[in-house]
Amino acid sequence: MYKPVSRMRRLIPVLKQDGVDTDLIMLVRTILAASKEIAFRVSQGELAGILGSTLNENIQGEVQKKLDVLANQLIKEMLLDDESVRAIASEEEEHVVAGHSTGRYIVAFDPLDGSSNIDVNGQIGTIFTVYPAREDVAYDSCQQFHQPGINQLCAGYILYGPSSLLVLSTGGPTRCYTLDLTHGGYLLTKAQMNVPRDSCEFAINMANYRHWSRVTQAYFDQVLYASERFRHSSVRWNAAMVGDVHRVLSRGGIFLYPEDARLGNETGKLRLLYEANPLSLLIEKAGGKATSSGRRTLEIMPKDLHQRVPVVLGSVGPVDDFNSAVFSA
Ligand SMILES: O=P(O)(O)OC[C@H]1O[C@](O)(COP(=O)(O)O)[C@@H](O)[C@@H]1O
Ligand SMILES: [Mg+2]
Ligand SMILES: [Mg+2]
Repeated sequence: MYKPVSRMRRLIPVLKQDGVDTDLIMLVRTILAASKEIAFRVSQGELAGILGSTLNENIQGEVQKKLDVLANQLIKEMLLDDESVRAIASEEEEHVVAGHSTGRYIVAFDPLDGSSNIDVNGQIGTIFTVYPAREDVAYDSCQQFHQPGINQLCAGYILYGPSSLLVLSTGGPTRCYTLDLTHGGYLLTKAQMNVPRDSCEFAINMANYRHWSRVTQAYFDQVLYASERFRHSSVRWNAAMVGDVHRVLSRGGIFLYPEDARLGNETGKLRLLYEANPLSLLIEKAGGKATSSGRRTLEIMPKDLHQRVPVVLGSVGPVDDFNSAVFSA
């Protein structure tokens, strides 16, 4: 049944009711203000001149898309105007960006996740996370970010799809909001996302099979040819972690990006700070499981701003299954 948008709950009152600190609410608002501008430009596509690549490479050695650069600039500049922000880390910035020395929070983000989908009108998103600033290290030092994921005060993503969605946890349940284009705000559309305990859908880039370790290959040989759980399975791969994780949050399944033998991927492809950790928090707060090399991702102590880790997350059943097959082999 259609419910008028004027009757739906807006984000800020929900955060207030959840007891979220006012400064943190304002910070989330800042990130979301940037996201609305990105969402608008994404919806305009070619008309907004956002398609295509720049001539630059980021610190990861990846060619930056125009939208990577634009989204990074928008979010960074808006965050730097916020006095509660002490330091920023971004996929598109080699070093920590200094904010306000007395700010209470540090923010890490992937301005545009799924960049290879931009030019094909596929799923893309923005991932962000907020930690408390550390008092024991310099305000603009990368050590600000040497904190395990369990310290996150808030984590979320915006998925720029047919509708733009915000999925957010401020330490409580993982909630989903939809961007209302009539009034321009995020409205609560799912008060609590729940990852089913079991599912036979899996998301992995199977083209990397030849680069995986023997145990990972053996696990997938069994998934494809012998497993009862996966007898009627489907494989799904969006090439955007936000899109894949959103599907897992919505209807269960397992998402995997293991380490492989390719240069640069020896410890995984996905970045701990601004990809694995925020999405792991959202998965856990929705009753799922998020692991890296068989251990809880949120307990890893980061050593580097752009550290890469293997990622296995989703429904508890298949995540446990993978880890016991691969790590007790
Ligand atoms: O092209 P591949 O190797 O399948 O990798 C896809 C993965 O790379 C990523 O796109 C990396 O994100 P960026 O677009 O932010 O670099 C993930 O979102 C996704 O899961
Ligand atoms: Mg990414
Ligand atoms: Mg990115």
